[in-house]
Amino acid sequence: MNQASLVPPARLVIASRESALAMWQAEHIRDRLRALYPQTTVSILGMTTQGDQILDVTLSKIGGKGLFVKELETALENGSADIAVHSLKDVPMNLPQGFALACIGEREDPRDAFVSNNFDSLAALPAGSVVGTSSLRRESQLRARFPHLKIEPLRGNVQTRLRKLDEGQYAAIILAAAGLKRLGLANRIRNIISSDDSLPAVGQGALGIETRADRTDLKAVLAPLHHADTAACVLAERAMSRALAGSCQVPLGGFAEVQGGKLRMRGFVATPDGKRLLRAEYSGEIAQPEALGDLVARDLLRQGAGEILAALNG
Ligand SMILES: NCc1[nH]cc(CCC(=O)O)c1CC(=O)O
Repeated sequence: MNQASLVPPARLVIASRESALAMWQAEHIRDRLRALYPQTTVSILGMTTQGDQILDVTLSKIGGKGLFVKELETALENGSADIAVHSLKDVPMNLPQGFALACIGEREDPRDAFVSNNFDSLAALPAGSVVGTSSLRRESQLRARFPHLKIEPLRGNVQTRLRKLDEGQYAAIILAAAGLKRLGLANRIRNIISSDDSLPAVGQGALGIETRADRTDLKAVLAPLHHADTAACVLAERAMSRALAGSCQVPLGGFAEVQGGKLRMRGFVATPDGKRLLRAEYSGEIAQPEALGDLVARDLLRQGAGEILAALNG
C-alpha cells in the first residue's frame, strides 16, 4: 500500500512499560505518529510487567526477556492496545505465535557506556575496583579484558542503577549509551566503551514496534517510522542469537553495522568468567541480513560455542 492511499485509524493505543526509558520511547513514537497523522488520536497505555516487579534476583535465573513483553502482548491480544513499543534488546528472538515486529525504528548509539563519579575509563580503574552490571555479556567481556576488576550484580531501571552508583556501592557501572542519551542523562557518560572492548547486545539501541500478526493495516501505518538500515542490522543480530539456541541468558553479543554498502557483523560467545571468548566476523549483503547472522553463528558453533551454551543451560 502506498502512503497516499492509506487511511489512518481514528485511534491508536500504544502499550508501554512504565519505566522512564520505556515511557520516553512510547512518547517518542506517539509524537511521531501524531505528526504523521494529525487526525488520529494517539494515546499511551502504561503497564507494569513481571520483569519490572522482580528486582532482587538476576533476571537470567527467572526466565529472562519475555518477562518484559508478555503483559504488553496480552494488551495487543485483547485489543486494549494496537501497538507495543519495546527496546528491541528486551524482545525475545522468537515471538509467540500471532505476534509480529511490524516496524524497527532508527538505532540510537548502540554501544555501552562507562559511568563513574571518580574514574574516566575502565582502563583507569585500580585493581579490585567494583564494577556494577548484571549482564553476563558485559561481565564476560570485562573479565576477559580487565581480570583485575571485581564485577558485582546491579539491577533495576536506569535511574535505580545510577542511584546505586551515587550511593558509593560501585566504583563504576556499565549502562547502554542509548538509554542514557534518551533520558537526557548523557552527561553521566564518562566514556563510550569501544565495541572492541564491549560488543553490544543484539538489538541494543533500537526500538521494536510489535503488533498482532493479523494487523497488516498497522504495518502500513508504521512504515514511515521503519528504518531500513537499522532493520538490516538487527535482523542479522537476531538471526545469530536465534541460531545459538535463542536463549538470552548467555554471555553473547552480536553487532552489525552498515559500512560501505555492506553489512559488517561481529559476534561472540563466552564463558561467564571470560576465560574462553570466541569471536567471529563477516561481511555480507544488506539485503540478506539473516544469512549473515547465521554465518556468524555457524562459525562460533564450529569454534565450540555449543559446549559453552550446553554448560550454561545444564
Ligand atoms: N536490559 C535493560 C535495557 N533494555 C534497553 C536498555 C537500554 C536502551 C537500549 O538498548 O535500547 C536497557 C538498559 C541498559 O542496558 O543499560
